[in-house]
Amino acid sequence: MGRVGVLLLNLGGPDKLEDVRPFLYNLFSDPEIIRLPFTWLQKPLAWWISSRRVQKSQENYKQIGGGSPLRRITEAQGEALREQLDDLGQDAKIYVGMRYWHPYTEEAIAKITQDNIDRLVILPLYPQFSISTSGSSFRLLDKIWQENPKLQLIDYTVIPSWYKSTGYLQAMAQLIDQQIEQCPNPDEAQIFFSAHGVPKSYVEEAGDPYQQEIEECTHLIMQTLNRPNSHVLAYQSRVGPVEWLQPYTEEAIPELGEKGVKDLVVVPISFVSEHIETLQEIDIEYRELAEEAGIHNFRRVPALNTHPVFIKALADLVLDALKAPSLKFAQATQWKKKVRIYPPEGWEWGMTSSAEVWNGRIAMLGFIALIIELVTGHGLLHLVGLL
Ligand SMILES: C=CC1=C(C)c2cc3[nH]c(cc4nc(cc5[nH]c(cc1n2)c(C)c5CCC(=O)O)C(CCC(=O)O)=C4C)c(C)c3C=C
Ligand SMILES: [Fe+2]
Ligand SMILES: [Fe+2]
Repeated sequence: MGRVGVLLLNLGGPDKLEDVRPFLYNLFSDPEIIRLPFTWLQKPLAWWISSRRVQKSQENYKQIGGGSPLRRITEAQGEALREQLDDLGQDAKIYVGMRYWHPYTEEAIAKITQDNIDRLVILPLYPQFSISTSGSSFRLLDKIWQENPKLQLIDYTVIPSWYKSTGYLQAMAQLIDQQIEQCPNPDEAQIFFSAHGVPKSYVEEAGDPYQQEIEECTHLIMQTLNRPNSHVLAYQSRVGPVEWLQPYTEEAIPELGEKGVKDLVVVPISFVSEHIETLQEIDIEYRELAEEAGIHNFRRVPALNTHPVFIKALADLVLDALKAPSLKFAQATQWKKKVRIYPPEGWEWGMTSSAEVWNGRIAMLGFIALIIELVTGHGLLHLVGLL
């Protein structure tokens, strides 16, 4: 089989407070995070939004010790996976490639070429697929591959999403069960799945399968858990003015309080490591909201991190991928999307959906330009000149 490598993909997070602004700039420079009609607008807008957001974001990172734990946890997951594969008789080198912070995807690829890897399994640490997460990393990798003939010699395969993995479902069920058992009346505890949100247009216009995969995932976890508790699903961490997937977590929690719920078990569902949105948003902000609404027993299910059942599940995914026919980047993304091409490629005249999308974008652009001018005292063109 030759030398085997596993590339773990993740989002990345600022290691310290000074990193927050450039991290946010990288994030908002990604066209899979903010979709714009004109590519030239991407970087000035990323600069503007990251400058506006940096203070609030830094305040949040201060509350969790001044930086994201994501690098440390992802590296620990990588080491645990290497040991597990070794126990199962598979020698493999593990690489971590983050999308918006160190170690960047490009750094991981440089190591992979140095190590002369022959077979590579690309495993995103997101159980469900979204255009904004795994999709964005696949698109970047596709570009890196096309630019480097040496990479084209590597026999690689992609795992687009894996929320159906039995070991993953079992590990989630175990962690949820432990929290439920600590409630005064375990069967009365309300289970609350909180997924990271995405703009509604991702699902409805761009064909992102994310919402459907999240919903299916919660059903599978409930089946595996096999308890009578009732459960709800809501979406957290909305950013910006557009509509995101609903219901919003910050609205759903007080509603449950009004209905008399006293014991709430919150399950973060879209991410397998502790990060700012579990440690700050859920543990601090949402806990406060719950208490104000009379929910005094607020429990948060810990992230999987290096849970042994979860690490075994990752190892099984890798072994299965090595046996199966390989899946390429373009196949992985096309196959996932519900076929619609976005942005609409050709211009169609008349009151078509394409025209509506473009009219909306042009109106948004005018609006953004106006705001930029009001806030900075300079026009957009001046801002472009700044970069
Ligand atoms: C599956 C998980 C995630 C999805 C889907 C996702 C989409 C998404 N995110 C933003 C904007 C921000 N995300 C930020 C941090 C962040 N996002 C995820 C995961 C998903 N994002 C994680 C794990 C993290 C935290 C990393 C860490 O440091 O621990 C941030 C920065 C933090 C902040 O300022 O609040 C922003 C901004 C958008 C716009 C989006 C979909 C389009
Ligand atoms: Fe995010
Ligand atoms: Fe957030």
